[in-house]
Amino acid sequence: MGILDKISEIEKEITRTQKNKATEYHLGVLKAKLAKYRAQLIEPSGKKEKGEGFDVMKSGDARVALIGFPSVGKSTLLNTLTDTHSESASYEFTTLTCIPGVIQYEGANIQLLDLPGIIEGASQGKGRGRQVIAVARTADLVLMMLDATKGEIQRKLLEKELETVGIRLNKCKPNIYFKEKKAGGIAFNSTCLLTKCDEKLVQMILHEYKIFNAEVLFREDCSPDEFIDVIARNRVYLPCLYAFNKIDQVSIEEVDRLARQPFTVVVSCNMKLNLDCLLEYLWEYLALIRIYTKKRGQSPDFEDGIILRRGSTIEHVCHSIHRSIVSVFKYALVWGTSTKYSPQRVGLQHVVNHEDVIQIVKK
Ligand SMILES: Nc1nc2c(ncn2[C@@H]2O[C@H](COP(=O)(O)OP(=O)(O)OP(=O)(O)O)[C@@H](O)[C@H]2O)c(=O)[nH]1
Ligand SMILES: [K+]
Ligand SMILES: [Mg+2]
Repeated sequence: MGILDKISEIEKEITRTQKNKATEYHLGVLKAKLAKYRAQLIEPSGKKEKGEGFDVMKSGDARVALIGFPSVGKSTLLNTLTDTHSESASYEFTTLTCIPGVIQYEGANIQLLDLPGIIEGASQGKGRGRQVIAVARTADLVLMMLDATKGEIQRKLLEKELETVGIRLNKCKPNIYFKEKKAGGIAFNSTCLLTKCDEKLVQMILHEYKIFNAEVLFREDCSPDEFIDVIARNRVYLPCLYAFNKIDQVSIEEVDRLARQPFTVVVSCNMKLNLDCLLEYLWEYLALIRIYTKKRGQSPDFEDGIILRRGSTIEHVCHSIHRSIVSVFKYALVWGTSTKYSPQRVGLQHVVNHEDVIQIVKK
C-alpha cells in the first residue's frame, strides 16, 4: 500500500469513528499516524522536481506568498502593486512559475511572490501544488486571494490543503515544552487544568512516534492535535490575510458580509478598489516597524529609515546598522513612544517602537 492509500484509509477511519470519551485515545493515535504519513509525503524526495523559477531568492524586508485558485486575480494584483509584469488572462493556469515583485510601502521593500493557481488535492501533488506550498512555507505571510463571486468555498478548501502539509494560519505555536531524553521514561506535567488531553493520550501519541523518553510540560489547555503539532516539528505558523477580489462583480450586501470576516480585506484589482487598505493590513500583519537613526548634533534622516519587526530591541537596531557596533556600544538615546521621556538613555535590551529616533553612543 502506498502512502497516499494509507493516508486515505486513516482519514476514512477518523471520519467513521464517533467522537466520545471511549474513542478519544484511539482517535489520538490515528491522528498521530496520519501526521506521520503526511510528513513523509512532504519530505523532499531527493530528486529535484520540475518547475524552474521556484527557487526565488529572498529579498527585501519581508516575503508575501500569493496563494489562490486559478484566475482569482493573483497576477493582476502583482501587476498593480509592483513594477514587475506577470501575464494575466481569463484562462486558468496562466501563471506557471514563481514571479517575484517588490511592493514599496512606508519605506519597506516587501517581496510579493505571484504563484501558479492551486486546486483541491494540491498537497498531494496535483498541478504544481507541492512546489507552490513549498514556497508558501518560506514566506512571512500568506496572502490568500479568493474570488468574491464564489463565497467561502475556496477559502475552506485551501485552508484544508495548507493544514494538511503542516502550515498553520493565524495560530500561535502551542505553549508546550517538549524535550526528548536519552532515558528516564516520559515525565509529564501541566501548569493548568487539561480538558482535551491527558497523560495516557500523550504517552500513546509519543509511542506512535517511537519516543519513550521525554519531558513534556503543557502550559495551556492544548488538544491532541496541537500536541502532535509540537512533536511533528515540520509545522510553520504564518499570519494569513484573506483578500476577496472581484468585488465589482457582487452586490454591496455581499461585499459588506465578506468584509466582516476575520483577517479579511475586500478588493477589486481590476478597478483598483481598496488596495490601499490591503497594503495597510499587510504592514500590520507582517508586524513591521520603521525607526530612524541619527548622529550626535545632527537631525535624523527621515528619508532613510530602518525596517524591523515589532518587538525588536536596540541590539537588533545595532545589527542592522553594522555587525561590529554591538562590541563598542555604550548606550543609546531614544526619542519616541517606547520611552517615558525623550530622549531617554537605554541599553541593548530596550524594545523600540514604530517611528522611534535612535542615537547610538559608543565607548
Ligand atoms: N471583474 C474582475 N475581474 C478581475 C479582477 N481582477 C482580475 N480579474 C480578471 O480575472 C482574470 C484572471 O486574472 P489573473 O490575474 O490572470 O488571475 P491569476 O489568479 O493570476 O490566474 P492563474 O495565474 O491562472 O492562476 C483576468 O481576466 C483578469 O482580468 C477584478 O477585480 N474584477
Ligand atoms: K488566469
Ligand atoms: Mg497568474
